[in-house]
Amino acid sequence: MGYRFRDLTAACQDDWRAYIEHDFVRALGAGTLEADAFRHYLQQDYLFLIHFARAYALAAYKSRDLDELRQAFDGLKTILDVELDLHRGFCRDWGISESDLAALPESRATLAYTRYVLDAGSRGDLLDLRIALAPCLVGYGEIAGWLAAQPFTLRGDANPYEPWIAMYEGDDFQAAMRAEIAWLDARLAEVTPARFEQLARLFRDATRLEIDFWQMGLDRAD
Ligand SMILES: Cc1ncc(C[n+]2csc(CCO)c2C)c(N)n1
Repeated sequence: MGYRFRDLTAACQDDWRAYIEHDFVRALGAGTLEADAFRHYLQQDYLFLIHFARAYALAAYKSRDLDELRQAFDGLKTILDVELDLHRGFCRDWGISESDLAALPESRATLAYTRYVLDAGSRGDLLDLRIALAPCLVGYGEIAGWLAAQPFTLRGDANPYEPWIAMYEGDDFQAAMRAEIAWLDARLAEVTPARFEQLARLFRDATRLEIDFWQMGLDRAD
């Protein structure tokens, strides 16, 4: 007992590192990611974000007090106003039109990940849902920090993916990530070993689905 968030990453260390240090991430940092791979990722991420916005709406429904309700609302609002804004900027720069986005077929990796998280949340309680959402929120924050510390990462205008790194490295995003870890730490402190095992499985599955999402981008998989 007395678990913390870091026990979740420790419980799936290999998968967690494979997600954070994925080849897609490395190429993004080095500025060498092929435009087609990024375009495919970007298009699927648009569909992903719509379903993740629904997952935050589900988190609102599963909330038991005003703080939790507000946190869910903030997550939903961040997706709609911040994440999708970054997205729109990239879509403009990479030549993806609104009508391209409207006509997109959903890839298997997008389907699997988003519906997995929604199912975890429908079946379980708010802790299940927020654990299933954690690889997304905490992972992208950790990826930005990891990239910033790598010698191969190219910073500034020379890297077309600089805005991507800068957004997740930024104070607002890092603060949201820390707040989520603090909430998870407080909740995990109270769970039994059997419950922790359940939650660790959810966390590991969502981490594996994040790995598949990167790989889908590299492979342009449908
Ligand atoms: C596959 C995939 N995983 C994570 C994110 C990042 N992200 C999406 S929603 C959200 C929480 C609210 O900001 C975060 C961090 C992404 N864009 N695409």
